[in-house]
Amino acid sequence: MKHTEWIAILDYGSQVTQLIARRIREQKVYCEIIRFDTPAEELKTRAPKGIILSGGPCSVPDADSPKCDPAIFELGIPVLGICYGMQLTAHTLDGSVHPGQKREYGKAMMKITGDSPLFQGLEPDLQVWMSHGDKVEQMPAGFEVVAESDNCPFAAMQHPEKNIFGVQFHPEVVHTPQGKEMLWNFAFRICKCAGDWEMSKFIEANVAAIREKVGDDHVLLGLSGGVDSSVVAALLHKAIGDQLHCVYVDNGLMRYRETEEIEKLFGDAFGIDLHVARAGDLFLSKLEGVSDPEQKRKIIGTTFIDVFAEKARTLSDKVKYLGQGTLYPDVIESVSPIGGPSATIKSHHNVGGLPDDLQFDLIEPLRELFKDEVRAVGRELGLPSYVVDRQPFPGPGLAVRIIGDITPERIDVLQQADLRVREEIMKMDNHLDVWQYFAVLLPIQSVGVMGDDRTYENVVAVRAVESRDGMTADWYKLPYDVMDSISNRIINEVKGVNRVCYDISSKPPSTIEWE
Ligand SMILES: Nc1ncnc2c1ncn2[C@@H]1O[C@H](COP(=O)(O)OP(=O)(O)OP(=O)(O)O)[C@@H](O)[C@H]1O
Ligand SMILES: O=c1[nH]c(=O)c2[nH+]cn([C@@H]3O[C@H](COP(=O)(O)O)[C@@H](O)[C@H]3O)c2[nH]1
Ligand SMILES: NC(=O)CC[C@H](N)C(=O)O
Ligand SMILES: [Mg+2]
Repeated sequence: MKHTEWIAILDYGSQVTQLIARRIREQKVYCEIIRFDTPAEELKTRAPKGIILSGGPCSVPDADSPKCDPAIFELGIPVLGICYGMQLTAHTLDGSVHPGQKREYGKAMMKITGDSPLFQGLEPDLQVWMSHGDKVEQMPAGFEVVAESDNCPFAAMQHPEKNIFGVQFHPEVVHTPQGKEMLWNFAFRICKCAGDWEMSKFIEANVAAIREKVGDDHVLLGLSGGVDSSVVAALLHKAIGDQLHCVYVDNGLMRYRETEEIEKLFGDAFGIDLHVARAGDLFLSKLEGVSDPEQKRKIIGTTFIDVFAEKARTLSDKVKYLGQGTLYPDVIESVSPIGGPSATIKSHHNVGGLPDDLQFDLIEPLRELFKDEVRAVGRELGLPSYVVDRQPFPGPGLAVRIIGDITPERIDVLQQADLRVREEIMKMDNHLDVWQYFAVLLPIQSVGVMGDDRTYENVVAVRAVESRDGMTADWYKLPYDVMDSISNRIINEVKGVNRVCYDISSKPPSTIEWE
């Protein structure tokens, strides 16, 4: 898709680079995270209105630390360096950076000491968030200092004529309360953006692009009923109408009565061509005796593709494309090459799990968006709240919530427990504040007493988290009365469970799903 106005974010590997993108996009300015060594020539051709250099874990004075093309400072495009980005600016333009002796990590008070468009409209004393060990020791020629903190004489610097700025702190994190205003100042006052990145434009432009790409061919879309694939379905339906075939796979690992709900919701309401592939037996037979989480995920990933391929054969010989709900966080993980490829925590079935000889071309219209932007597109397309605001549900389904072996009996116990968790939390007025909530079936049994008898039965863990995009999460502080009714209902109503625990771990270091 073509964007008339955008800001380039060169990624030096910071954990919070994505937040820079989010903060800029929240101001209705499109931006992209691109490689740290993107050549100035390429930037010149793509003509961003501004360039941001992100933070990063490396030390600029090290010979093998990631560097930018020095010519980016000569393009006449405004540049903002953040932390490592500021140090890199100083280093590249013949200032100097001192490798750290004292780490500065956390909140700091900063004083604005100079006149800068970056800080226009802000109070002179403000709180910022620092996370660095290295320091700019000498600014390059033509630069002036515009802010200082106790620990950091050059907390912010600028070259007013060349429109080059550097900040040692991180304006993109919430712990810099006025960081948003600073990024606004950069995008609007300095880069002169208009701020016209809107979801309606995204839809318009994508509908046209999809029509052109697909032509007379057909598309098969895996529709899970989750937010991402539902939004892709609505978008593709708008673009290509009956050339779209949606396939929902009942893999036997869905939530209680999910298949009936999806049939009802998507079969009638949106007029799309929906096919249900009942493949529960196939999935369960392949998973028999498998308890390793990664093995489960891989088996499920390939079985999904087998089912899609089989279905495509029966649908139309014109099916050339496989539609996917891939989002921006999936894509950028492969952008940052610093420190080599990142560790595989979990194989997501729709990303790493595709076979090399896939017989379809992919169509992924959401690959530029974050989850909350996807929800906004869904609303704009007229999808109702009960679709757009659904909690995410992983493709491998209950398989990654049954720890250990998967059997039909254990699926049944978990479905019943999970239903009660969902019903009780949905009764809360503010249940949309809880990002995701579910039950997990543990592979252990515990002793209980019911009536006057001894029981020796399953343990269920309840997981509820708040999050914005699933990349980090905090355990949700559910009210005690809600916990109480969840526990009472599960123990009284679900046969085979005599103990309920609440998961109080955050991500990181834990993850949201247990496997
Ligand atoms: N049961 C299923 N049947 C068909 N396709 C599926 C199924 N489960 C997952 N998929 C496919 O895998 C993709 C990724 O799954 P994922 O769970 O990330 O997205 P989603 O289900 O669309 O949205 P959400 O993250 O909100 O659950 C989906 O967009 C969909 O194309
Ligand atoms: O479509 C998916 N396929 C998968 O294989 C998968 N694994 C985890 N998830 C969802 O991703 C978010 C982050 O999960 P984790 O903290 O467990 O990695 C949470 O929202 C998880 O539910 C998946 N979604
Ligand atoms: N957060 C950062 O960008 C840190 C930059 C550099 N690694 C330092 O320690 O100073
Ligand atoms: Mg899903």
